[in-house]
This record gives sequence, C-alpha cells and structure tokens, in this order.
Amino acid sequence: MLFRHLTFADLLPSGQSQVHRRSETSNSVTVMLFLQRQFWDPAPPQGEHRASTGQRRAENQKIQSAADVVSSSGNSVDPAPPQGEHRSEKSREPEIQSAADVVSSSGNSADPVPPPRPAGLGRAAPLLEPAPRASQQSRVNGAVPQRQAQIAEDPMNGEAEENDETREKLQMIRVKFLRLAHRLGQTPHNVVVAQVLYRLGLAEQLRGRNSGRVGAFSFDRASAMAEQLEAAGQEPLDFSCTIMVLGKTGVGKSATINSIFDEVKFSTDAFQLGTKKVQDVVGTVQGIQVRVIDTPGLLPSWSDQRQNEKILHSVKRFIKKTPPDIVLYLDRLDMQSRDFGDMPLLSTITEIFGPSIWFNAIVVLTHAACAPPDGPNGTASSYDMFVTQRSHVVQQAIRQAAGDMRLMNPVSLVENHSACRTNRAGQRVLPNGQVWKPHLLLLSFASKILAEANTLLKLQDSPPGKPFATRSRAPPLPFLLSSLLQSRPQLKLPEEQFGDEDTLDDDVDDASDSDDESDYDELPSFKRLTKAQLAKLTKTQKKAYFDELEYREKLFMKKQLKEEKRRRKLLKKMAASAKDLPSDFNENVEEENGSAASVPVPMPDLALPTSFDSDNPTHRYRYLDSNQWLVRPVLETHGWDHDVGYEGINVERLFVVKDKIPLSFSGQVTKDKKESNLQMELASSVKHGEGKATSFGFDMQSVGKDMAYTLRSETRFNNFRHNKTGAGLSVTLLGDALAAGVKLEDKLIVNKRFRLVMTGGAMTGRGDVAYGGSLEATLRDKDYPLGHTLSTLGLSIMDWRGDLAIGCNLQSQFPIGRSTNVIARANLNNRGAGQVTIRLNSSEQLQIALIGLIPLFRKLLGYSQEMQFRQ
Ligand SMILES: Nc1nc2c(ncn2[C@@H]2O[C@H](COP(=O)(O)OP(=O)(O)OP(=O)(O)O)[C@@H](O)[C@H]2O)c(=O)[nH]1
Repeated sequence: MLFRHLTFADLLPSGQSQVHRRSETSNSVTVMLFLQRQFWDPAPPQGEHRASTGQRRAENQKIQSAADVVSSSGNSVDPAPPQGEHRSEKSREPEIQSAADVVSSSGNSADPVPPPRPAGLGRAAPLLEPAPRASQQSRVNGAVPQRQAQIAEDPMNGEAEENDETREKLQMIRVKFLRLAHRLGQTPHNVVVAQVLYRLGLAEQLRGRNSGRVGAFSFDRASAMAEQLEAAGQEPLDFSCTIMVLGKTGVGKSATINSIFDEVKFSTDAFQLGTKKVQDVVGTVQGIQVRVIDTPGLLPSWSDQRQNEKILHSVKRFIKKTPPDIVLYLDRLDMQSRDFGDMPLLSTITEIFGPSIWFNAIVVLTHAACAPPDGPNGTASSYDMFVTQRSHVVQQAIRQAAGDMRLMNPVSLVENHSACRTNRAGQRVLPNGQVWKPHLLLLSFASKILAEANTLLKLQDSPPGKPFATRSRAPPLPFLLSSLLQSRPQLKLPEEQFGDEDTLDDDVDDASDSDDESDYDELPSFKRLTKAQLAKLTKTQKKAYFDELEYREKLFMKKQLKEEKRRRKLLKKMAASAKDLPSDFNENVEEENGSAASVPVPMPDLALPTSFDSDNPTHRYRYLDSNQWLVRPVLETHGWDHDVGYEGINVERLFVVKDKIPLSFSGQVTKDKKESNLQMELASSVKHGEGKATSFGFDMQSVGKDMAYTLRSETRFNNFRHNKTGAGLSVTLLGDALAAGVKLEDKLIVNKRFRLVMTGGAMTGRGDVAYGGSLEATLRDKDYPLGHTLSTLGLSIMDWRGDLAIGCNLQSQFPIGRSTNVIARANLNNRGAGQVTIRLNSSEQLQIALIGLIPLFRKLLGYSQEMQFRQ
C-alpha cells in the first residue's frame, strides 16, 4: 500500500506527496514568485505532464484549446477565444472565418450590438496591419512594378508560380470586397470591412509561411485598384450572393426582402400566413446581383413541428441545386419571447439541415425602431441594452439548438416600417443612428467573400454545392503527439514496485552503499533530546544536534532501503528457482510472497496544519484506505486564492491477473463551476524475456465537448546495460476523427545520478502529420532517493503544418539549509513567450511570508497616488 501511494504520489500535490520526516515541521510557508510574460508551452517535456493533477488538467485544457483551434479550421464556428494565450494559439491556424466571426468580434461603438466576444480581433484600425512581418513585406512589395521585379528575381519553380497565382487571386478577392464595400458606402475603416481584410491578410501570411514564403499583404494596392475600378464604372463586378431567409411566421421575412430591393417583390400580410411556398427573387442592389429565397413562416410550438418539417423539407429540396451563401434567421426585436420558447422550431431546423446551417447564419431582428420596454423600476432601459439582451436570448437558443456553445452568430437589426426615420439619402436609420441595410448586406457579402478565399487557399474541404456540408474537425495532432511522447513508467506487480526501474544493476548500488550501511551499525548510541532539553541548548549546540540527527536519519533510512532491496532480490531468486523445487515448498514461498504483499502498511498521513482554520481543507477531506480501492480528492494546485482547492475525485486500483499480469485502473472526475472533466485509464504490462516488456493502455478523457479514446502500446527492452530503448504506437478517436502515431524512445542511464531521455515521433490524422521530439536530462541528488535535489532540462520541438514550435524547460529543486526548499522553473519558447517561477518553501523563516505584502503595498500605493492625482 505504501508503494502504491508512492507510485501514484504524482496525483497528490507536491507538498503532500512526500513523506514528511521532520515531525517538528509545524509551521510552513510557501512563497512563489511568478513572473510571466505569456504562457504557451507548445509541448512540455516529458514528465511534466504527469507531475500533478493540476498539470494534467492544464494539459487537458491545452488539448481542448488545440481542439478549438483545429475545430475552427474550415469551420466558421469560433471558440470565442480569450485574450492572450488563446489568440496566440489561434493565430497559428491560417483560417478565414465567416461573417459570423467577423462581426461578432467587431467592436464598433456605432453598432448597436456590442462586441459579443471579448477578445476576437479587437478594434478595427490596427487590424489593417496584420503582423509586423506582413506589413513590412507589404511596404516592400506594395507597388506593382516592384513586386513584378521581385518575382522576376525569384527562382521560378512550380510552387513559387502557384503561390504567386494564388496571391494574385486573393488580391482580386480583396479588391472585389473593397468594391462591394464602396458600393454600399462603407470605407475600409468600417469594422466589418477591416475584419475581413485582416483575416484575408492573416490567412495569406500564414499560408505564405507554410510554403516557405511570406505572403504580401497589399492593402494599399487593393484599395487603390478598387477605387480606380469603381471610379471608371466600366469593369463589371464579378459577384453575386444568394441569401435565404428563415423564421417564424409574421416576423417580417417578406417585408425585409422588399426592403432590401426597395420595391415590393413579395406581398406581406399582417393577419395571416403570407408566404405559402418557397420562392426566390433575383435583383440588383447598388449594382450587385442578389438572389433572395423567401420561405414560408414557421411555427414555434411543439405541436407545430410536423408542419415545420414539411416546410423545411420543401426548402431543402428547393436549395439543393443552388444553395444559399448565407442564411438570415429572422425574429422580432420587440417580441419578448421566453427563454428557449423557440427551441422546438430551432431544433427542427437543425434536424433537417444539420447544425452547420447555423455556422453561416446571421440573426436579424426586425421591428428595430421599437422603443425599449420599461426597466424593472419603471425607468426606460437603454436601447443598446435592450438589443443586447434580445440578441443574447436568440444567440443562446441557437447555440443550444446547434449543440455548440462556442457559436456566436452576428446580429443585424432591420426596420421595415414605411414610417421609419430616413437620412437625406433616403436610407432607413435606426434609433441608434445605424443605417441598417448596407450593414446587413455587407455582413452577407463578407461571408461569401471569406468562403471564396477559403476555397482558394484550400482551407476548407467541404464539397462544392453541398448545402451546409458538415465540416469535419481535424484532430489536435500536436497535443496528441505530445501525450504519446510522454515517457510512461512501466506497470509492475505489487511486489516489483519497489525501487526505480531505471537504476543500474543492483550490484552497482550494493557496492556504493555498503560503506554507509556498516557506518550506521558502528555509530555510537544516541539519545533524542526532549523539547525542554533542546530549549536549553545554545545555537551552535542546537545546530550540531540537528546535523547529527539528520545524518543518523539518513543512514538509517539507507540501511532500511538496502534491507528491503535485498529481501526482494532474495524472493525473486527463490521464485526463479522454485520451479525446480517440490510443490509444497512452492506453496510456502507463495504464501510468504502473498503475505508480504498484503501486510497492511499504513499510508503516510498528510502533514496537517496546526490550526483548524476552516479555510484549510485538509481537515475536511481525507482519503479512503479501507480496501484495495484508493479514493482521493483531487487538489487544484494552481490556485492562489484561499478557497477550497478540491475539485474532483480520483479512484485507483491495481489488479493482478493470473498472479502474473498487473492491470491498473484509474479514473478521475473533476468539476468546477464551468466545466467537468473525466479521465479513465486502464493499463497493463506483459514481460516477455529478460529486460523486455510490452505495455498496453486504453484511456478515455473529455476533450472539450468530445471524448477522446486512446489505445496505446509500447515495447521496451534493455539493449545495453546503460541503455533502454522503446517503441510505441497509439490510436486516438476524437469525435469522428481518427489519429495514429508512432514514437521511439531511448533512455541513457549514464550513472546513478544522471540520465538522458530522447523521444521522437509522428502523429497523423485526416491526411495531416505532426512531427515532434523531446530531450530530457535529469540530474538527481547524490543521496537519491533520500535527498530531494533534482534538476531537469527539457527541450521539445514540434513541427505541424510548417509551423515549428520549440520549447525549453528548466527546473531545479534544492534545499537551502535544513528547513528551506527552493523550486525554480523557467520555460521559454521560440515565440518569445516564457515563464519564470521561483517557489520558496520554508518551515522556519515565517518572515518570508511578508513578501506577500509587496503586491498589497503596491496596490495601496497606487490608490494613494490616484487619490492625490484626483485632488
Ligand atoms: N413595424 C414593423 N412592421 C413590420 C416589420 N417587418 C414586417 N412588418 C409587418 O409585419 C407583418 C408581417 O410581415 P411579413 O413580411 O408578411 O412577415 P413574414 O415573416 O414574411 O410572414 P410569413 O410570410 O407568414 O412567414 C406585415 O404587416 C409587415 O408590414 C418591421 O420591421 N417593423
């Protein structure tokens, strides 16, 4: 049991995983200095991942974010990335998204709909410069002649030509979009325009890097060209857009179509079903060809869904040949629909067309000139607030129906009433000053433009002509690979678990340790002092006493370790020779073996704090050790707050099949306010020959919304005394994507203290491949396993889609004096992001805790300065 505990100690927080020898350790203080620029560890080196539950969780989160990044490839659903970390991940993916994203990330103050996503792409203006590299390039290549000259200098190979052709086509798409915006009276500074241009530039840049060349983002050139063409007015605009309207009956679908064309194309009716069948109309708006498909009105209640199904099937048939570029889902702004009151209707739409219908949909709220209702205390609520609330209800319902909580459909407002306020040009203006029609059309066109660019850059593999094709997600290969590359300890039988699998032959250890052992037996007798006696000692005497105590403790533990090792060796030898002995002797040995394994060794207790402070959860959560199942709470170590850090439960058990094969089961469920995670692992290992073993494992864990199921196998053999080699395979099913990988691992055990592990591998899925490798050097304490000094250097490298991520990780743990431990960690990656952490843990120097006051003082100082400034 003791060994089980130590083996799986990594699931406990570091402070608890060690057996606390120093019982006088009563007050302890941990100080962490945490310097961080930006944390993004592409592929943490081996051993890192399993260091603690928190890190496991972090890994899971990383996988999740990778899944998000990847899921958005060729998929217009954006996982609503938070600022910073996620953005940096996201920018790795050369993806262009639909208008849905473009708008949801816009932060236009004139827009009644506030930016629904916090990070997105932020403000408009700076986005016109997508990235330093690209903008520099654009200056160099800005003018056409210069660019041509550069092309002429380039070695003309096929790839370069293809790149130039693609770049030129992308440039024409950019020009086309600027012309559309121009016709709708929008400048490049309009948020939607800026976002589309930004995404085009970003995709081109990343695409260029992929093929070894940085793409040129020629915004100035495109803008000049668009202006020129529009001014001349002769060059026809090669663009048309098909828009389909869907929504409940009477919300204003036909009226909106009439407003778009500024003429009555369809009749509207205030009192009965207006549109009886699906029909389309083609017309031009500002010289742009627009086709709109009007659909019969849908009904909201459950009992009407049969009727809705019939209607939607007829719509599906209608759009089979010429699918729409964008869907407008209409609802009324002034209708206070109850939360999810429209769920039946939205679910039916999802059922018939698939969830992807929502990936290219804009929420349109009609009757937008209505006055906001009174607030709870009788005061009128603000228009913007009202719009936000209504938008949120519809967006949330769509999210629910689509089963994708990351979905963020843009919202556009419409007012069809003839009495609507107009500007001098006769365009309808909303109460917030927005001219709605160009806004709605621009959003719709942006989606089509981005789809065109996606097809050009082959970022999307949906078959052409298939309406709302379900776009499959690519598996997060780098993260699956980094999980495969982790070095996993081989599973052992309970009686074999003692000791480190990577130590050199026991004979070597024996030789080095023999002196110490004899030393302990030869030591003169020693009497421990009582507390009262200790108090009488002088400082130097105290030091000498503790030094002696420590020395003796060390020697004693060494001796114990040695004895245990020897006993195990003997048992092993006996078991080996037992085959030749009579059967009753065999039974005796087995009995002895069995009893040795089942001797109840009490689990080391957690070091309890002295106070019964209710904030310290150690007093409230203990773990069960009543039977073979090990049940423990999971502590979230990555928290600074004084809150309950326990967020889950961990269950483990080791089975022995046919007395020979170890089989371990471990499961963990963690749940916090927002998300829950499930991990389950089944592992086994079979020995076949001297120094050869094959491990098998199956694990499942939640990755975002999906479950990942992984089957893995690994074979290891000792080819030389100092060298162990292993090869592994893994297959992961994540959602509907399958990924398979291989790895090779070589472990060089230079001596008792120093070892080197090198791993390399590749992971493939959906025609994509990620390559990775890592190197980890470990230097242990000269008194290992008694001493805890440990230094590791890890290097990891990952190549995926031409994007190279290199990470370096350094960690050192060493004691200062008898009561203080320092753990220093630093990591850095080739994107310049890194983190430095210094953790100081002391059981005596309580005054170190005063360091924690520094941020407090800084804050207070900041306040006082602010106050002075105001006065
Ligand atoms: N005040 C106001 N009235 C509107 C607006 N949009 C539509 N209406 C009125 O609402 C009524 C229904 O409009 P329709 O366009 O027929 O609605 P629909 O969604 O096409 O209805 P079905 O064809 O039955 O599905 C008409 O009387 C319109 O004039 C709007 O934005 N503001």
